[in-house]
Amino acid sequence: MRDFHSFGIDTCRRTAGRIKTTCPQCRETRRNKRDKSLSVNLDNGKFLCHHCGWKGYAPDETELRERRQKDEYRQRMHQLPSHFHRPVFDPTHLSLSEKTGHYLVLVRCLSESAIRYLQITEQEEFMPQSGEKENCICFNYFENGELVNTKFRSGQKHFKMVKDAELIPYNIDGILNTSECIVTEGELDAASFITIGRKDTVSVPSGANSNLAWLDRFIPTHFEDKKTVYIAVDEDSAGLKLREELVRRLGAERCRIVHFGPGCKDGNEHLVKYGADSLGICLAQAEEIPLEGVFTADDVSKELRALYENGMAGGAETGWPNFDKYCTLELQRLMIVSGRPGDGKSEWVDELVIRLCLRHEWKIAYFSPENMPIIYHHRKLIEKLTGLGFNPHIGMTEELYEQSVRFLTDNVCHILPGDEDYSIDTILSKARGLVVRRGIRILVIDPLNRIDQRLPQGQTELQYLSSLLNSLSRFATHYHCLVILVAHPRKMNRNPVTGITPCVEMYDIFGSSDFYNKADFGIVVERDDKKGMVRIHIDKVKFKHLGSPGEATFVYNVINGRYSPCEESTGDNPGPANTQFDNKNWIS
Ligand SMILES: Nc1ncnc2c1ncn2[C@@H]1O[C@H](COP(=O)(O)OP(=O)(O)OP(=O)(O)O)[C@@H](O)[C@H]1O
Repeated sequence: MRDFHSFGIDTCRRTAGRIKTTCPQCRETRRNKRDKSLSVNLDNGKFLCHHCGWKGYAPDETELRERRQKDEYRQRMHQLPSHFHRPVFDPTHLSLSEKTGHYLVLVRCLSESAIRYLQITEQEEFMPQSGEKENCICFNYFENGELVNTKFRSGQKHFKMVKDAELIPYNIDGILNTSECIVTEGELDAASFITIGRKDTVSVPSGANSNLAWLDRFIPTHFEDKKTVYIAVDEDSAGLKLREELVRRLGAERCRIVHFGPGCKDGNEHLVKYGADSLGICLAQAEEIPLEGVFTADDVSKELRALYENGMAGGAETGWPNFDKYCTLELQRLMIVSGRPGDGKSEWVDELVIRLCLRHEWKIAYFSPENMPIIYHHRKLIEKLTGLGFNPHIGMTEELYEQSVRFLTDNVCHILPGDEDYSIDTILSKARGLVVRRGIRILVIDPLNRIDQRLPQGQTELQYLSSLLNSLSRFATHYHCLVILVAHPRKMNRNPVTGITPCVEMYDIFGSSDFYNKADFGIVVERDDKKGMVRIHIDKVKFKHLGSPGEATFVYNVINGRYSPCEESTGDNPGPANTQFDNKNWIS
């Protein structure tokens, strides 16, 4: 329904088609107050008065909801998060000692104007590494001109930041509304580029750490408008990882890589060795990310050498020893999970992704209409995270509740497209947005049959499923994500003699053998209520460095939804044995 009412337009109780009605703008001034001079298209929302020329557009409910959400989002973005400690800026520390001034200007070759612009200060500060007070250069992190954090750096190269203060990019105000920006790996490198006149430079706050959670808040406000982003981080192995993640988050098509030449690992070293003009040349010669889809061994030479020297590493572990023994996980892969209805596919996938998130900081996006309303799903996830039932009681304190909500806010999002547009294109386009804005690493689609099946003309269902699986694999590869697809099996008939429904196999998945063929990991969840246990069949692990087929058994805890590893005893008492219960709180 479109909101014509807020424009004062009387739609004569019609909801579709075109109508003519009186114009609320000019009606009172007209001699014939009943003249229906306003044409209204109830379908597309447009209206026009043929008398006074008043025209406009009435949005529908979805648009209104989206606008409201966008406004709320913008407002939230403008408010600095309140749960962080905010230090107070003391301008009396701005006058630097002769020694520090000498170090910054003559040793590090920074211009005085850059030092002033960045409001670098100096003070004595207790440094935990030495256990005593040391004289420090203070790199102050401002946002909207307000001090948000400070990095203290002593002469002995001890570092610390303000306790409980927010991590934000250094000099973030410098890139507001600019068309380009430079991203460096340290404050001195940022100051080097500012020295050569590029105030549009930020530094990552925590060195070559590839967890870029601090970036999320700034993507829509400070990075989305950039045409070119120069990645000017260190050229060592940690810097390469950081570079890779920055490129993934900011988009390869607009990133250019700055190289500092032989013998220089970063921007400041280059400035010191070769001077400002030469650093400017490095920027001008920054290379584009190689043409997508065309590779030579030279394009991947560093990765190839690392593989040659170190061999294939296993993938990410889940912390379930009986599962990790067979299967470890990797980004850029597609996992398909099946099992009989109600056997616990969603429950098991939830725990799997929570474990990966806790251990490897892989943030999660769900498309899971079955888990609606979202708060029911949050409840289940909080039970798994805390190991406790979801209601206020002695263990589940208010503080733990708040911590859990914060964890979910930071690490889990749900994709629920407006207008119930559940097509694969829409879901993947939202997921793409979440890779950029929130750095998600896992996309869960649970279950497949809730995706709208839109068969283009002439396409068979088999071809449709094959192309859908291709889209998911492509998404996983391109956006460095683990994609997990939950798919139901065909109808499994009970054995009329034993009354038992047979266990599902990957080839039983409804619709196509491609589910088995195209999966990198094929998992079947089997709930055995008779024995009080759950079997996880690892039916396929495509790459041998990640594992091989096998089976892991678990006991399901109905209170907190956790899966505890166990062995299967087959003697007189068939059922779980040696169960490794774990009801600890995982968040702390
Ligand atoms: N091993 C188990 N023992 C007891 N209850 C379980 C077990 N596994 C799952 N459940 C419960 O069964 C219900 C269904 O679980 P879940 O939604 O994970 O199954 P599913 O296989 O994804 O189902 P569907 O095929 O309908 O999507 C949930 O309420 C869950 O808590």
